[in-house]
Amino acid sequence: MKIDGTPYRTIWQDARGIVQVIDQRWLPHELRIVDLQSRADFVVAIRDMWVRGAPLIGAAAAWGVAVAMQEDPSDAGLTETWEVLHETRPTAINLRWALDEMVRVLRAVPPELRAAVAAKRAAEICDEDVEINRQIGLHGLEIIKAIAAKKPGKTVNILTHCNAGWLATVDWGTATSPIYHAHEAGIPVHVFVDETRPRNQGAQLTAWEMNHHGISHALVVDNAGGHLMQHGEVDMVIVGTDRTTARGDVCNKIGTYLKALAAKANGVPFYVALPSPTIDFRVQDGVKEIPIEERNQEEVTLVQGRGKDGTIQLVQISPDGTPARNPAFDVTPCELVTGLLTERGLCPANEAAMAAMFPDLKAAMLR
Ligand SMILES: CSC[C@@H](O)[C@@H](O)C(=O)COP(=O)(O)O
Repeated sequence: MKIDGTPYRTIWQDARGIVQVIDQRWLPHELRIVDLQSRADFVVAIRDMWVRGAPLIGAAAAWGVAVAMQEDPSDAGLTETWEVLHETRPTAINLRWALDEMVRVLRAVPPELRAAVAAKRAAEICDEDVEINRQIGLHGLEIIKAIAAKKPGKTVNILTHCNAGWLATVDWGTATSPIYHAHEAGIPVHVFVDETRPRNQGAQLTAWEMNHHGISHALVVDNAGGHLMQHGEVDMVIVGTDRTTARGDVCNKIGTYLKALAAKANGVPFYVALPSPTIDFRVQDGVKEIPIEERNQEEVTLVQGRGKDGTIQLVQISPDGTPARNPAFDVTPCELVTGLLTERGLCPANEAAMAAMFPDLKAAMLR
């Protein structure tokens, strides 16, 4: 997408061949671009959320393997790289998907060719992600068009949680792709952006994206969604996912489940934008089986923002000594999901429909 007229992706190889990313820790206040030049750089960037969002975590991991192959292309180096990168974040399955894919491709070539082959495959994974998200957007556009047709001349109001925008992917975003497509098709859309405590990905990233793309939006506190839905102010919810199980349970940023409950109670359709690398056919019951990342307490007790003097600051919002819990994701059971927006089309959130839409992926994953 564009930033002030210039097209960007979230991760790319520059003219020197060095991988660069937008360091998202400083948005919306500063756009910082950094080089990632070693495997250790990638570990830090993923673990400490310089880059985040399930598809981008996968893309970054793929590039991390490529850079690691310049350091040590041996079989042992490849295995160790898989392990070291896999430990960075436990919930988003795209990480494992990308690492498995890189290992599959690289095992088939001799060590001296691995760096070049890995760079090529990492670049392809990025391009594939862009195309997947574009397709999700086109399928989602049809749903937005159908809602718009029922309220001629009126705005379609969409609520989203966290950042499942282009910053969470290589480009387009998953949940935002239908929104960008609708905006470009001239359909009036308005986006309620959940702030998404504790790290405020909505307030800091989704709002920044909407601002830069000129899309009508309003930032709302995480607790506002139910109220807005009760008052008929939300036509649909679209969120992303970090892992979706074989039966369609959706694991996404903490707070997603509450939005799904509110949507169900108020008859608001709840869609999940699902790129196929985010499906984990090995898992059925998301609540019982998906590991939920528990992050640092300080993400809850400290809030980052820009002070009046223009500097980026962390301020403490709780008493000294108050402990915090910080589960970063929750699981929305498939019964609460109206539909899964995939690159192959709209898929009901149940096991038979997912198996029918992705038989090849299911077979490959369970092999
Ligand atoms: C297209 S991204 C889908 C999800 O990855 C997104 O909604 C989300 O939960 C991101 O969490 P984060 O902790 O910021 O990596």
